[in-house]
This record gives sequence, C-alpha cells and structure tokens, in this order.
Amino acid sequence: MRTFINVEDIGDLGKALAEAREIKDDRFKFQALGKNKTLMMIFFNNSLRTRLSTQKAAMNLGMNVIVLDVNAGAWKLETERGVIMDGDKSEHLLEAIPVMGCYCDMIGVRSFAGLQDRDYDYAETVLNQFIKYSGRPVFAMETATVHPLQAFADLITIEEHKTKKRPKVVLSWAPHCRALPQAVPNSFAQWMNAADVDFVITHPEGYELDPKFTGSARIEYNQMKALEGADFVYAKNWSCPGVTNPADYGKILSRDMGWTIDAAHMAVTDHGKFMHCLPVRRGLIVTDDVIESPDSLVIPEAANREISASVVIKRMLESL
Ligand SMILES: CCC[C@H](NC(C)=O)C(=O)O
Ligand SMILES: NC(=O)OP(=O)(O)O
Repeated sequence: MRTFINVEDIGDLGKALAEAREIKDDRFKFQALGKNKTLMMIFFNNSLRTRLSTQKAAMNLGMNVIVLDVNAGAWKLETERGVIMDGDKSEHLLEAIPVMGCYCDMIGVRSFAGLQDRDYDYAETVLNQFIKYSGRPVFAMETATVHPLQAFADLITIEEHKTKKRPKVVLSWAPHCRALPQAVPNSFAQWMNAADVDFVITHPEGYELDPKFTGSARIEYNQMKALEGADFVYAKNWSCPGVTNPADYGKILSRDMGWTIDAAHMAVTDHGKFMHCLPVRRGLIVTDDVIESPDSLVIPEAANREISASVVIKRMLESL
C-alpha cells in the first residue's frame, strides 16, 4: 500500500477488520516487520490521539519514529508555488518534502483544511505534494478532507460493540464555537457507506457534506427523527462544506444548541452507544452525563486508533 487516504486503500473491509482483531490479540506479533525502518510523522496542526497512537503502533511493529511539528522548531514552510518568498517563510515545501523523504521509509501527514479556499482544500494540495515529492508511502493523519485512521478505528469499535448484524449508525452534526474541518465526517461517511450498516446523516440545512463522501447515505434534517432506533450515535461538528452554497465554505451557519446530544436525544435511540473522535467540547457537542455514561464508547474508540494505525503501517511495511 503506497497511500492511505480513502476506504478503498485498505481493500476488503472484512479482511482489514480480521487483521485488526489479530493485531489486537497480540500487538507485538509483527515486531520483526519494522526493524531498521523509520516512520516520519509530520504535524502542521495539534494532536493528542493521532500523535500518541500512531507512534505506539509503529513502535509495536519494531520501527524507529521521527516526529516533526512543522510550526515548532522547523523552518516555516511556504506551500504556494509562484510566490516571492520575502515574508516569514524560509523554506518551500517542495524542498523540505524530498529532504524529509531522505530520512524515513514512510510518512504520516497531518495538515488540516485552511477553510478559506475550497478548491485548494478539496484538492488535498499539501497531502498530494507529499505523495508526489517524498518518494515514500504516505498516509493521512487527518488532512484537508479526510481522516481515515479515525474512521477505520470507528468501524473497528462499531464491529466490537454491535448487537445486531446490521446496526443503525447516525452521524449527527452538533454545534461548536469554532469553524472545524469536514475531514472527520467525510471519512466517517465514506467508511460507513462501505460497511454493512444502516447509515443516516443528520445536520441543519446548508451543512451537506460533499457527495463524493456521502454517496447514497440518507440525509435527515430532523435530528430526533434521525436518532430514532439508532444503535450508534456519532456526534461531530463541522463547518459549512460549501456544497449547496460555495460562498459559505468554512463558515458557521448554525449555533443551535438544540443539536447538542443530551439524554433526551439518547432516549429515542435503541440503547444507543455514543461516539466521538475527540477532542470534544462538553456542553456544546454533548452533555456531561451522556459522554460519561456506560453507553459512551469515546475511550475504547480512541484506544482503537492504535489498532487502525497498526494495520495501516503493517500493510505499508509489507509493501516496502
Ligand atoms: C480529530 C479532530 C480534529 C479537529 N478538531 C479540532 C478541535 O480542530 C477536527 O474537528 O477536524
Ligand atoms: N481523534 C483525533 O485524531 O485526535 P487528535 O486530534 O488528538 O489526534
């Protein structure tokens, strides 16, 4: 596997989930695979789970790990071409990327959407430069439009906790005080569409996600109706994806606290489990009692990030 961006990159989902179970049963089973191999993780944005779980996964597989926080210690990087670099950026990405590729065997990239230019973000401009110029296999650790390591961990978690063959999974928008990217809901929708679940997306009008990720998923603008009988409630905020109105891309269109997931929302589900990728702002996305309830899966969901990363890195090591 040379790139891990979309659900198709992992191949057969049943096989990938079986591999996840195998690794979870013995995390050090493939420790010889990574001997004398180096993972480089590059962060343009903050992280807790991705940073820790991906490094742990690489270490489980016997790898060396280098972590670069681009905005803390490295030269500030210019990402645009055709500019005169007379500002505060000392190095261009097009030199930095092949140089970084010299020091590692594979690269993980975190580079969030800027939420200013939809075309630039949805072209995955930064990620594709790493793919094109690093000469190494590259996986996304949340980039402008995708977060596949998270979505894979979410699917592993749903498979572990489902009580029905085909559970109802609801992706619900919730309010936030900042404009957040669409990467997490995009990948969650893409992976749920590929999985054997009854998938529903609910959000206020104007927040329609890009159809290349939502596919034929049912969109329900009435949140309580969407949540009826749900087995899993996946809450997440995202800013306007700019699908129905491109001029609104990256904007906050609603701050309606009626969308905050509370006990009344969970009461209409079928003993539904609560999920969120974290970090989460309590009081905006979800109430304390819901996220602290026995039906909250946010911690095992985060723990499964080590497993999803392990499968992906193992696949890349096997392809080197
Ligand atoms: C894993 C989530 C990362 C990011 N969250 C924030 C707070 O920026 C997001 O919403 O995409
Ligand atoms: N869910 C997730 O990717 O968390 P971090 O942003 O803390 O890595």
